[in-house]
Amino acid sequence: MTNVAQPFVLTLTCDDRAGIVAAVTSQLHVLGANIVESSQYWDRATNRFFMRIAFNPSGETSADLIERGLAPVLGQFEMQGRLIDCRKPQKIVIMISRFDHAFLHLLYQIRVGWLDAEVVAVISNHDDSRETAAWAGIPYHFLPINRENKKKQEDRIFAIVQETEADLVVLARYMQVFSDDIAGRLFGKVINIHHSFLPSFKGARPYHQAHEHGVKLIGATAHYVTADLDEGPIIEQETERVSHAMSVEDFVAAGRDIESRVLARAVKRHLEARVMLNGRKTVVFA
Ligand SMILES: Nc1nc2c(c(=O)[nH]1)N[C@@H](CN(C=O)c1ccc(C(=O)N[C@@H](CCC(=O)O)C(=O)O)cc1)CN2
Repeated sequence: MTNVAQPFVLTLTCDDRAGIVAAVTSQLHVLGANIVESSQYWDRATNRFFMRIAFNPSGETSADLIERGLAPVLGQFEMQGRLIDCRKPQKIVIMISRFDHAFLHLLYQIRVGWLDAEVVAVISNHDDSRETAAWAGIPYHFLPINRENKKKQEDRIFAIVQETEADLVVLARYMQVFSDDIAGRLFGKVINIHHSFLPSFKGARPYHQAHEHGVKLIGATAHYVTADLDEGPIIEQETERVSHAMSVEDFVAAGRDIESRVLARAVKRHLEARVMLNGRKTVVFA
């Protein structure tokens, strides 16, 4: 299924000044583009300007022609720009450990057409989901990790991402910490679902941590992966009320649905180029 609603998306960021929107939209008009959605945000604290424009090209205008036509405007405002051709599904690699609820939810959302993506590989440090991947017709890479082989296995992960030309890596409850090296090499291309309402309860066993603290809300957070565990720029979050009468197992059960929804929304927004990095934060044009 292709995303015909918004064939091309242009994202821009630069220091704010007058005339940016006029210059960009005028040049797109000159290039024959018909704008279907436009969002912008000025971060007062940093004076950074962010813009997302979705448009239909005229006739057989190529991405190269658009990029060449926009280059003078991007140079004039010293913009960092990115042009995404959304006419074909983007490729994702999904990484999992034992819990597969978020993984299965992604497959379902792709099957029903809500998520416009192609899963080009599943990578896991456990063999539990091999049959699920085979049923879905997706190549499965079983890469168990330990202290001794971590570098070799992470090089294999990186190679799979490169060989499949994946646009995004999704950690769907993948429970191994990425080394600083691969986290840096893939920065901005890896989304993780953490099973807590960050910044509370980073690290392992967040539901146990939350239960120990007697919280009245649990949650899930989708964020970009960085070297600092569960500290990456937040993309999407959701919470749900819990009570004193609930066990940790009740927290885990309630959390499964939240984690699945939050991760799927974050992946969708990333693939539609609605998420822009803003320092340690993000701008999300919902
Ligand atoms: N460099 C990063 N790597 C990973 C991140 C991240 O933000 N930065 N997110 C995690 C996912 N995660 C929580 O969401 C998480 C995964 C693993 C652990 C952890 O302590 N793992 C232990 C081993 C656990 C096991 O194998 O049973 C460990 O690796 O020592 C905490 C949080 C994914 N990676």
